[in-house]
Amino acid sequence: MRGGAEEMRSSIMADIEANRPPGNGMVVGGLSPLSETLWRDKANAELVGDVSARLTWKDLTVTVTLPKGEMHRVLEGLTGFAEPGTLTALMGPSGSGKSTLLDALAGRLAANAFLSGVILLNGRKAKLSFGTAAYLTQDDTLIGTLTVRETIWYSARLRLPNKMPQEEKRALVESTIMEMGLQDCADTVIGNWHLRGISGGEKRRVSIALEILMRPRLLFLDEPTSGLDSASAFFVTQTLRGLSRDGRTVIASIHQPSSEVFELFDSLYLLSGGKTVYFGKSSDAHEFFAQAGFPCPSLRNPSDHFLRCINSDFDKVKATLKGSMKLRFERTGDPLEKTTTAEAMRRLNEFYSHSQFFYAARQKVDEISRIKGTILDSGGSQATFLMQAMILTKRSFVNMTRDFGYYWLRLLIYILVTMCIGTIYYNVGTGYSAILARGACASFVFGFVTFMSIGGFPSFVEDMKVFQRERLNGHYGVLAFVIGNTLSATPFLIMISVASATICYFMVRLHPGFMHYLFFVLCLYGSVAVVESLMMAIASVVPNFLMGIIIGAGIQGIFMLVSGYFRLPNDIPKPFWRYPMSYISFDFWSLQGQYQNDLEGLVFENQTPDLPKIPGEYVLENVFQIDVHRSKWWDLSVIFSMIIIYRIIFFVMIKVNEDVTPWVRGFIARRRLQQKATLERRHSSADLGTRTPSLRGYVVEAGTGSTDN
Ligand SMILES: Nc1ncnc2c1ncn2[C@@H]1O[C@H](COP(=O)(O)OP(=O)(O)OP(=O)(O)O)[C@@H](O)[C@H]1O
Repeated sequence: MRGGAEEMRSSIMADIEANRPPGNGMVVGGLSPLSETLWRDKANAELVGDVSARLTWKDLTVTVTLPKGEMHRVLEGLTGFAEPGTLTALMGPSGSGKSTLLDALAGRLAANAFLSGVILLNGRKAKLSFGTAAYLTQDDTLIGTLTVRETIWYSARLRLPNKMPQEEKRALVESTIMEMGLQDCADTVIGNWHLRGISGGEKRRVSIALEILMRPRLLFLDEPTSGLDSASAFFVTQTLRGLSRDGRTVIASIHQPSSEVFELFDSLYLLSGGKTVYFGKSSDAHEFFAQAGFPCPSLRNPSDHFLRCINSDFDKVKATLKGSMKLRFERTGDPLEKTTTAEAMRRLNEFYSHSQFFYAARQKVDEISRIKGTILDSGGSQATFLMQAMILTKRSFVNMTRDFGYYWLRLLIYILVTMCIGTIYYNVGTGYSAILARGACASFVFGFVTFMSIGGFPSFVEDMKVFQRERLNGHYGVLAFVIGNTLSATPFLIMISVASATICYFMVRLHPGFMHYLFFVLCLYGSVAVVESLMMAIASVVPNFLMGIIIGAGIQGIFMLVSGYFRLPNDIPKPFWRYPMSYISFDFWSLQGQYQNDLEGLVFENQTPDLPKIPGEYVLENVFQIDVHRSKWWDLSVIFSMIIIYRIIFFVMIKVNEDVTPWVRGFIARRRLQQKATLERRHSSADLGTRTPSLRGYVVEAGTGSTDN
């Protein structure tokens, strides 16, 4: 084993010695002695058998499909690597592709994005989402009602092994709080729309704390310092550098770092318009720009200068200011005065692609890629499934208790509305007119009152955002989340249903008897829980709260229409509206059950003595067209099974998104590229009478899906 490693190392060294820049050998820009040993100083590191993460990407291209079907190339032929013990900074103007590069490396590209090229972790293709790598996104999706300490504590319990003593877990949480400088706000709530909480910068630090808690081997951070003041940004970057010095691989995209922050980076990946402008040691960037003809003027922050050179928006700004005469040009000796940024970018791109930096990076990528290191296990949760489900239930329950908008506001509105129902249908009685009044009352309760459950959707969408972040980072599984959400919501749904049903039942004086009351409560609970589950299923497909509410309202409107009140069951047009629509409408089952529950056994009579008494069974069969041979408990069991079905749909939809969608994307990407290649071949044969193998050898992947052992 050891001999193999030695052999491999000597072969790598030999390769490095033998390798000369490919192509015509033209290399622009002589490098300093320091740069000549560029990257090579790490070639002696022992690469086999350890658990560190060596990430390489070669000829990485990301193409997205736009709404009208056109393809847009977001990243073009990027090559680079990140090694353990280093902090790599991705820099570039807004829209240059930093987040896309991080997403591509972490296997999290959007559904409309296609990736080509090769990404290897320890020399293998590896699935990096779901915990193998930690990823800090640009948004801080946190639970607003928890304090900073609670947030980190729940996260620790969700992920640390059950066996680990509580004191050790506590110590880890406290040390992470200290590490991120959060001790002063540790007991302050994060904050949401109705709770003033910690500042934006502190939220950012909490998000970072959650990702570094488990000390991941590979850490991606999308703008960890955005929104922080210069001292906090320095503090955070220093912490990230500290983490990298423990043998971790840290890659972070950074906007406009101060000079102190810039000095903390080991490597710099400068992007502009999706292309590499520079990749090398951050300390060599200064020299690279000078050699390329864009030396950094004295007294200017180097990172500001680099970004100034590659931000084409400056051309537009200059043109606008010139037009409005707000800009007076004074000669300062800045090379950018003599040229446009677009031209500077073109020259820098050109210079880089022939520079020693470019060849050194490719050489190093080849070198690292050849070494098959350890397959990193999915570094997600080490807690058992039961522990995850329990902690999620607890955390979600605490959140629901503290978030006024989740259930308390709904409870108030439910009480208010059912009191209105109670007053309007007060002591409805058994006169002839009560027949339709009872029907209308039931229809309103099971139609509109259950519909109001849609109001919890925004809070649920917030939960979903937290779930998505934690899920992608491997904190827990989908099933644990579904169980946690279902169990924590149950007491609140019971409370809402019991309160509303009791007010309504006793004020309206529905069919007397405990079992009738119980059925009414259960039926209302079942219906409200179905709406919740339906909204959960919708959220798994449409995570935007406005669109989700509109879709949820539309579906429920259709369900109400075919419930058998607005059109009697036998009159509902066949086949579509009657079968299947009325059967999949939970309103249909709840209304049928409640009609039976309320009317069966009652006798309706009018004040005028010569008018006949009408039995409830007659009304059920002939007025409301209810099948009286079917038990009302059967209707109730259909409603309860719908709760389970919708939760299963939610589970399946998330699994489909995770497992099937990447496969479909890969398939579509291959098809599109094949079509493109065929077209290109046709064009070139038409133009030149020859064949162009331009897309041959393209490796197409959707994300970094497969694992190659
Ligand atoms: N899935 C996508 N669909 C369409 N366009 C996309 C997609 N992903 C990225 N883009 C486009 O690619 C470009 C690069 O986006 P990206 O978010 O990677 O830039 P960035 O450098 O991270 O920007 P910022 O610093 O502002 O976050 C943008 O123009 C963006 O609109």
